[in-house]
Amino acid sequence: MQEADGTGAWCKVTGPSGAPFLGRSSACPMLVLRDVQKTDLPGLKRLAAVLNTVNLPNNEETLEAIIDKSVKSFAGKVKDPFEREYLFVLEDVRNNLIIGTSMIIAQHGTYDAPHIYYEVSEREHYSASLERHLRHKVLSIAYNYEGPTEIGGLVVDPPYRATPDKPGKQLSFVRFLFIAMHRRLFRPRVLAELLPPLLPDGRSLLWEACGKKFTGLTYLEADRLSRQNKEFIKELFPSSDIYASLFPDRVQKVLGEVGPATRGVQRMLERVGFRYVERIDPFDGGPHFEADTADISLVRRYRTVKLADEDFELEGDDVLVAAERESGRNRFRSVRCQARLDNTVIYLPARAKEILEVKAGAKLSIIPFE
Ligand SMILES: NC(=[NH2+])NCCC[C@H](N)C(=O)O
Repeated sequence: MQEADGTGAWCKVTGPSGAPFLGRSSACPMLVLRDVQKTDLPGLKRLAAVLNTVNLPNNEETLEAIIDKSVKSFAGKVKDPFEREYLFVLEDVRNNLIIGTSMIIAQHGTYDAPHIYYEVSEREHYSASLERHLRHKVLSIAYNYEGPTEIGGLVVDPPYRATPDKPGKQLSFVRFLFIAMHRRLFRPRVLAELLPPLLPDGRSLLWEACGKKFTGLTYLEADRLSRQNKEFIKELFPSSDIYASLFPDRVQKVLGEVGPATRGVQRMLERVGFRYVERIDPFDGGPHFEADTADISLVRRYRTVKLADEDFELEGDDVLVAAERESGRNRFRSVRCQARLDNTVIYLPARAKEILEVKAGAKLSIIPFE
């Protein structure tokens, strides 16, 4: 699962015709973040047909399986919390269009399906007789069987990208809000696998130089296959260290590099506390960013509050607010809006309360949206 598909979830689209004008978005919200439901299949198919990414493949059975797993996860019907996978959707409440998704995988890396990566290290060689001192980058394949929580699957419908509502940021932040609300269900580390620069036709320079030679597969085939099957990686990839110095310069350059469409994601993650951990994707060289869950700024700033009776329709604090339900098809709803906070009491615009479907006295969860 990689974050931002190079489809530019965060890239600036300067007013394409048909881009929805969302106006003073946070004062009068129109978007709801919620758990995916079975009835969202057509909406997700529409989005997948536009984007057809690996995160959201344009394939009915795969989408059904992703939805099913998520519905069971939100409902607590997957017994082991670390086997849960949550899919959030962002819906435009004016026309019920699903305009984006994001995911949390409670644990990436299990006994059945380890998390696989290249550890990047430096090795020095020195010859006294030649007075030659060389430093090499070395890639060592490594496996994690009790891996971190992973965030990924961020996609946004192109006409909505870079609009004032900041749908990409909402979809990204909602995961930290949910993790903060349910710390025991998640691991003490969070991982984001970022996409590296790829060739215009979608191939990977590292894959062409390395993975392809050991598997006989194309990058796309291997990438798709690896969602279900990790065995082939373990069996076919060289188990010994690889000196990156053997690769052409242009291949060495992409190791640990972030692709142009993913730089916005990288900056956002760094702002909330993520760092590059000297680990890269064994297929394409995309860097792994991680943070201690407890240290993520949004998790630290998470609070629970009680909803006040009076409406609040002024400029206040920009927040992401969530409400949860114990039963039913829809367990989680969240909205970005302007709010006034008074200790443990929150005042919300009438529209936000409608979208959240909550009444005065409700217990709500918040993180800042800044
Ligand atoms: N781009 C890829 N599909 N890389 C291979 C899989 C790597 C990933 N960390 C995993 O263990 O599942």
